[in-house]
Amino acid sequence: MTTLSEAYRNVPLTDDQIIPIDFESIDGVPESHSWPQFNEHLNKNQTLDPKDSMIPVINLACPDARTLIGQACETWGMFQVINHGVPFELVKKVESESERLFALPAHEKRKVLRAADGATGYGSARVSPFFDKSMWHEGFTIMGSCVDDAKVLWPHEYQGFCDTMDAYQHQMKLLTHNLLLIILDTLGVTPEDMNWAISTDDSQSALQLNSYPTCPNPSETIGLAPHTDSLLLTILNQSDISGLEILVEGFGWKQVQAIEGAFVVNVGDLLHIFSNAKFPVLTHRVMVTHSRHRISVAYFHGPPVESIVAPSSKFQKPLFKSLPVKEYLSLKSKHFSEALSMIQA
Ligand SMILES: C=C1C[C@]23C[C@H]1CC[C@H]2[C@@]12CCC[C@@](C)(C(=O)O1)[C@H]2[C@@H]3C(=O)O
Ligand SMILES: O=C(O)CCC(=O)C(=O)O
Ligand SMILES: [Fe+2]
Repeated sequence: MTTLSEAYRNVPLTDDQIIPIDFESIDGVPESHSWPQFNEHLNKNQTLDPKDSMIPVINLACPDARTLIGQACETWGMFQVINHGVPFELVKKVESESERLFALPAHEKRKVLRAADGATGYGSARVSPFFDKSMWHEGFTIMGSCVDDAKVLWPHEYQGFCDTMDAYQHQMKLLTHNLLLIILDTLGVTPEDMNWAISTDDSQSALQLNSYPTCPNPSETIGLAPHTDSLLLTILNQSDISGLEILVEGFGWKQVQAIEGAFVVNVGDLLHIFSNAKFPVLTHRVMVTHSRHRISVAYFHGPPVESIVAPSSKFQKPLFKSLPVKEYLSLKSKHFSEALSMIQA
């Protein structure tokens, strides 16, 4: 069985695309991290907003949650959930363990650097090669168990980190399944399609810990450059510090308000394809701040990488060609935002 990390093996990166700068050791924003002035800044004029002023915040315990989730997927491709059943203490524990990791000195973190052709470990975001400038960001990617890396970082105190990440991945898997059941049910797909998206044995997932250190001049740089997520569904904990922005057509960049304890859920490329573009896939980015070190935790869920992705058979006129998931991921790692248009039917 091919795993998600093998699917990412085909496009090796160079050191400067993988190794984050040592944020502890610098005073200003170096040339490498100074982005040309963006022409599209955050749109502060909320009244010009063509759509409702906020990404919907949905109470999962409410009877109308199903309808609201269906509407949010069609309108935005994104919503926030509260009352989702994931224990708040676990969420806080994941945040504090992540802080513990990123607080390590740079030379320690580099001991678990992601390999040039690898998917897991410490490093810059995978989107780095597509931009001339570097991001104000460092990440740690986990696929399954993280015990090998954790043992290198903390030979004696790795257990707490691993137990927390394992428990969190388990909770994320349950929540993803619940949400996908609802989302696919609103689409009205076949049981086979359900199985493909939610298959319990060989579905693939990744946990991404993101760190955005405080920045001396935040308007000059960017935390995470504009991108769409590649897999089916992403569940993000952005803690209580805002920074995530979405690109709204005809409006500009719009902040996704941080709500402590809530998760931001968004459609990825594969769900966009499967829904035959009925669900949009949102381009998003992350901005950094002067005063607060921001940590976010994203869980990505995908189908088996050997399986085929295509618009659901319920659509008479498929807008996309069908292809193996791993081929789509490979196209994405080579052509980035062009990948979706390359598979148009
Ligand atoms: C399972 C995944 C999903 C990945 C790649 C791989 C592991 C890490 C994920 C992220 C996390 C950061 C943003 C992103 C865009 C990136 O650069 O790495 C994501 C990417 C994707 O959704 O494409
Ligand atoms: O940090 C955030 O709020 C978003 C992170 C993100 O977009 C990602 O990990 O794909
Ligand atoms: Fe993302």
